[in-house]
Amino acid sequence: MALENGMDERTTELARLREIIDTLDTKILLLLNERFEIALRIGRLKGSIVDPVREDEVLSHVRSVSNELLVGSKFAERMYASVLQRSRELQSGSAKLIGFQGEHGAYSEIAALKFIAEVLRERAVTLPFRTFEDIIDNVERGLIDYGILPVQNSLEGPIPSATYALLESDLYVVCEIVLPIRHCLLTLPETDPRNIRFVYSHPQALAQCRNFLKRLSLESVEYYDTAGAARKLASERMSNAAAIGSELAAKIYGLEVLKESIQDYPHNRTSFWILSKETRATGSKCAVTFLLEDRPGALLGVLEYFKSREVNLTRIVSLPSRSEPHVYRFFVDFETERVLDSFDVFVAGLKAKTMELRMLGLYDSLVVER
Ligand SMILES: C=C(O[C@@H]1C=C(C(=O)O)C=C[C@H]1O)C(=O)O
Repeated sequence: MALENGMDERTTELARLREIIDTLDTKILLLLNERFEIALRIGRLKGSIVDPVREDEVLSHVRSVSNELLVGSKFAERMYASVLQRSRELQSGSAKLIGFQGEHGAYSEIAALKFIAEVLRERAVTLPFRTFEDIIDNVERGLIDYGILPVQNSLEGPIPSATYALLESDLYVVCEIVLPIRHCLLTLPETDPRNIRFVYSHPQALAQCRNFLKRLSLESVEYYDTAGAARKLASERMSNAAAIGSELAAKIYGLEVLKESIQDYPHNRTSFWILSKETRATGSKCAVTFLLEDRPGALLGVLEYFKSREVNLTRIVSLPSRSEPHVYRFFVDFETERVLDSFDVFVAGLKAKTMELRMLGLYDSLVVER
């Protein structure tokens, strides 16, 4: 009997330690992934790819830090020879780089992956950035090829910070991705659902699942990012908590999808814009921004102009101009079908009816169904 108990204990301990190994492997691979992402960005900053002096520095650095560890300097050196080789391989590849805001598994990244698979159709890598401004700055400097920004959510409306960031840049909209946002309840694989008390996520995601959380008496905990919440749950092994995030986040951080599509409104969609330095010559939609004179009927004049040419508006948003008080800037998206043959003439006419008209870009829209 005692022996059997001992065996049980060993088996339990073995399983527990192996789970820790799995978690550590996930972390190691995520860190390696991050290192390769940085290498890709470095690749855009320098002339020739192989830099033997730098490689010696890297090797001597890893040798010195691993001296006293179980890793040992010889092992570290062997391992890093492969890492450096992979790093060079990636840098010499021709993959396009697409910046998104947030951590891996963010909805922006899912939209960017749809753009790659269905529009771009060439090798491309999604790279995480902290802010919209960081993304724009990197596209402007040619250090990445495209950026993706969320512009509008079907439940919450426009996302002004992204719109202003675009306005202050020299970039153009080249594609729109409309993505259904299906929030999932994510947990550690070993979590007993009865023990869940807290749910971590971005305030918007928590708000969009308010009724669901209330029904199950779960306590919301705000976190800066949905994918970040999933990563926190995984790295801190929180067995009394869950996160709200994407299926992709579950896959990346080794979490289980306990329940899919938990948002209170099933038709939750976000539109994202793909930004580039180069404008497109044509597209089924066009985005413009302008100011209007402060007089009665100024907006009506513009709307009548669209109506007279049978041009359908797909979005009209006004936001404070920021440079002057009480001045509003309009952001209008329209279908180009009716005016494509005489597009420049149409825009010139619009320019005459508005102030500071700026073309934000011609683009096609990809509406993702699943
Ligand atoms: C990343 C770089 O490019 C190559 C890869 C290196 C690395 O992965 O550390 C180091 C030197 C270069 O051969 C770099 O120049 O820093």
